[in-house]
Amino acid sequence: MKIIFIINPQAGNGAALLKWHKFAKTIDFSHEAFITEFSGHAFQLVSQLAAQPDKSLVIGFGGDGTMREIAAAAASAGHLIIASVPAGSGNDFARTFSCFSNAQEIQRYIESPAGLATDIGQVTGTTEQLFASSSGIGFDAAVAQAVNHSRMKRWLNKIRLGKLAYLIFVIKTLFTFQKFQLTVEANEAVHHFDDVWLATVSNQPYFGGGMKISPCSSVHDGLLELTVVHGLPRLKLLAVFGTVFSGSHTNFSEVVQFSEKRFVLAVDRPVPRHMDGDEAGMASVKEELEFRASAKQWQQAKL
Ligand SMILES: Nc1ncnc2c1ncn2[C@@H]1O[C@H](COP(=O)(O)OP(=O)(O)OP(=O)(O)O)[C@@H](O)[C@H]1O
Repeated sequence: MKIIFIINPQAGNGAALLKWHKFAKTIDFSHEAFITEFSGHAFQLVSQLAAQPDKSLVIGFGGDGTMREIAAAAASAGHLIIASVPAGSGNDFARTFSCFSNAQEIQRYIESPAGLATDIGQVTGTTEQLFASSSGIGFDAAVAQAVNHSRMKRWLNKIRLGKLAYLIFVIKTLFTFQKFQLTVEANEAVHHFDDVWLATVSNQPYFGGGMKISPCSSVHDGLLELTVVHGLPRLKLLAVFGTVFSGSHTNFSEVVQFSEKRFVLAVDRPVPRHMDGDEAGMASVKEELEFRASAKQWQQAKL
């Protein structure tokens, strides 16, 4: 079995590359390593591996965006087994999917490797995209967009305070975000929501760096869960956020959850979108978004 590392040097606000250099010194088995040069490069590299017949263990060295690219490219490629060494900022992928924390664990795994078929989410609008953990629209995507476009993040990254940028933009966006109207089609019923803060479709429980937004999600049931947060005054949203880390936000009547094979979402104004926490443009009034568990499963390392 080939062992391939794919390292995103930008992950973890740039800390991933340093972590990789230290990690690489501890590896005592034959392997190949690729450092990504641009967004989308990990997807390209794994697509090339998928087209070759060799059985490979592909270990992503990065965060949720890196792992989305790797899992998406490995979907339907049964000869590729995927795992991660968490090196991003939020690392929600590693909270549910297989990950290694040191080279010895990898060494032990490759003595008797096995894969575990795992669901991947699919969202179809004007294009079709796959997500590993979650994808959605609204407040959280607006924060991701604001942070990525700010000069402040680059400046705070330089002094290793990148996470502070998120906190600053959560507070700023709390006062500037325009809530929207949402129509959800699920299991042949149509639901309308006003004053919506966010709608997130989850394949696994975690998003946003450890928030247990969808406590009942499983990556082995062929289902996705939709969480809609609506009708909350601005400051009460902060109170709800405080409970998301434990998963008890679901007790609020303003938090509604569905579990289905398929959802179709429509909005009344352009709303920011995210895919596994990375900004993904805008949901538009003209375009319905269809979410479903893809028929293409991927293999994660069975630990
Ligand atoms: N060389 C590169 N230059 C710029 N961007 C890159 C490069 N390589 C990968 N990327 C992009 O960087 C984005 C962010 O990476 P990733 O999500 O893994 O890290 P993170 O944001 O620190 O972690 P998390 O999502 O867990 O908070 C990914 O979407 C990926 O496409």
